[in-house]
Amino acid sequence: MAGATGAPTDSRLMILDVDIRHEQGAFSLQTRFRSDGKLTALFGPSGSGKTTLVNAIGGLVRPDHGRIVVKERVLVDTKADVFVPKHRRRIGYVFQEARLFPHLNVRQNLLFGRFFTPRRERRASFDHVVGLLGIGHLLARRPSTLSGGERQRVAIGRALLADPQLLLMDEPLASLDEARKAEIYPYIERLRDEGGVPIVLVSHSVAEIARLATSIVVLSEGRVAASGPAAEILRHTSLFAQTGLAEAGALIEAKVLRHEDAFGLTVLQAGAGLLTVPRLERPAGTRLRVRLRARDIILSLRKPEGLSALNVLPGVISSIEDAEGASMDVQLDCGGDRLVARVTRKSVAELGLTPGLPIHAIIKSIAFDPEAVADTRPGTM
Ligand SMILES: Nc1ncnc2c1ncn2[C@@H]1O[C@H](COP(=O)(O)OP(=O)(O)OP(=O)(O)O)[C@@H](O)[C@H]1O
Repeated sequence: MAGATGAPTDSRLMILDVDIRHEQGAFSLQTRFRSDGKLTALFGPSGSGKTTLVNAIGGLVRPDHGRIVVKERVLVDTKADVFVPKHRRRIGYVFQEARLFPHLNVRQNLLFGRFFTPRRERRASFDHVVGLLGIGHLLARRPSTLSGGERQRVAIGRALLADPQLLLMDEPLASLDEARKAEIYPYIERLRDEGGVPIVLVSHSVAEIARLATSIVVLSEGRVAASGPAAEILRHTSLFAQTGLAEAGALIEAKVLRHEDAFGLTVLQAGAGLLTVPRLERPAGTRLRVRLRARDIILSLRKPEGLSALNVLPGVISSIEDAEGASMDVQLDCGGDRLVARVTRKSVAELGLTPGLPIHAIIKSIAFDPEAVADTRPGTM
């Protein structure tokens, strides 16, 4: 289990170091975590304190006690009486609603973003940001003529052009339907991989954080329930018991090996072995982030035969954890890929499952839905 402090895995620059206490009416926020991730997701049920935490990082909430350090710059230190006001923090905000100026066109809205940044500190190139977000064809339009997804892309562009040290996104996709969300995910992925600005994303959706996050902080009733690399956190399904349990599971990296056109299939190479999925329109060699949900994995003591499932991976049980109710999480090591299967307590007993036991993981190919697969680059998991 990842520790509450989410210790960094290498000497990369620490993006966020938060250790605060704050009372807000009857609610008490007491959070301590560190993250070196390019995209840190703050996840938790409604009322768990995500927005309060984001507001404390952004300077909209002044914590009663503690420290907030962003990229080694101390923004809050109550003991030393440090509180950098929000306009000096160099932090960009993107909210659920785009909040663009209705009387300005897209270009003017974007340029407004850099208005408050001193000229010598302006590094983000207008053309680069416009290209990254795919909004070049919208520059002359007014916000009222844009779709919700386009508006959010402009809002992200405006925030980026202010040259922030950190971009805070508080449920930026919550007001969009699934189709609009799917349209905007690739832009957030590009931003994460090529934008050069670390992102903190508040989200309710496990599918969303599984696709986008490199680090995850799980909040529960104002406390950090767990924090660490996304692939590590998502494997502990009970952390997602209240919301999105069905979506929790393993994240692994795979490469497109070949297409089997006659069957409409694509074969991926993962550390664990070959995975066959419905045809993906990506060229051979493309690296993908693949999500294997814990509920979609069945365990077998012997190599199964005469089975319609295409994906059977050999592995070894690394640990078994209690999960909700009658379930247990069986953590697996399949050729270096860490998988997790959610099985009943009864199956664990009847099959004699125990750490060290060789096992076969049968993956229902349905687990590879298009939303579960996203292009990735080395080092983004
Ligand atoms: N100004 C305030 N005064 C008193 N209590 C507040 C105030 N603002 C928020 N709260 C309470 O603090 C708690 C945390 O709220 P917060 O908005 O941070 O949660 P959240 O995780 O972002 O929730 P959601 O997902 O619903 O947006 C809630 O119980 C909320 O009612």
